[in-house]
Amino acid sequence: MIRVSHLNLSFGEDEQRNQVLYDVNLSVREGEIFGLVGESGSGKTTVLKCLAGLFTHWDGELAIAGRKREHRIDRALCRQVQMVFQDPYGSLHPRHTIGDILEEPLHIHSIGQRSQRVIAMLEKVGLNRAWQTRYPHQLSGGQRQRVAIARALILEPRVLLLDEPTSALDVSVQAEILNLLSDLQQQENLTYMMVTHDLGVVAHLCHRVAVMQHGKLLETLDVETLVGNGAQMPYTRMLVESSRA
Ligand SMILES: Nc1ncnc2c1ncn2[C@@H]1O[C@H](COP(=O)(O)OP(=O)(O)OP(=O)(O)O)[C@@H](O)[C@H]1O
Repeated sequence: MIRVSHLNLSFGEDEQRNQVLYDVNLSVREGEIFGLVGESGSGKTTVLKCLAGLFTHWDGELAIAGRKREHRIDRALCRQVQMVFQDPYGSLHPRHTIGDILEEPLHIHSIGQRSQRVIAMLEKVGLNRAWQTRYPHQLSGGQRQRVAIARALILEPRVLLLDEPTSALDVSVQAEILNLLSDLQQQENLTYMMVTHDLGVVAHLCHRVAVMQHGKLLETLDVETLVGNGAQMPYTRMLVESSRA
């Protein structure tokens, strides 16, 4: 469903040039939940942003649902792949109602029956039609993240790119959002690629995980192998040990 081949990316030019991805290769099957872990700055979010079309100056090959991603905005591909960000406060427009926020992608893609679709989507994420008239600041962090997930799903994508979707939330709310993501994935047979720092989240939700360090992908392994101390790379074993400390 997702194929990343020989992905390289740099920022800046000449002496300012900073290469942040080095020949990243991975593939994610349809219906799989795939985690990306590794230290801060290792390039995890950058991989998601390349797939989401938020960075377009990469080299290599990216394909989603058998379709190559080009170096430009591709509206049809936007419908297939959507991103959910870490901070639901920052990602929702503060002066738009929840109803407007959810209708906007439908407008942009000229999709009809907007009101019914918005209500159905609110219900799918555990809210209801009454939330349409509220503003983001009137919602809790968990409710805002439910709206962000609803906005990502309203175009009925097949792939969700999740960038630390629970790390800005209270611990008690994190499990609710993880359970919601898990239920939605199963109901819709979605494919997820999820960046996280939290190996507990990986163990709870992911099927496979890739470990990144300094812009390189060190290894890809099943979650059972990861939690069962079966990692090949010392860095991965160190990550697992430090998460248990
Ligand atoms: N727009 C940008 N311009 C310049 N450098 C950037 C930009 N975005 C990311 N970088 C750099 O790319 C590198 C990788 O960043 P990235 O956000 O992908 O890391 P990460 O592994 O997701 O880290 P974290 O876990 O802290 O979110 C970092 O060195 C960062 O400074």
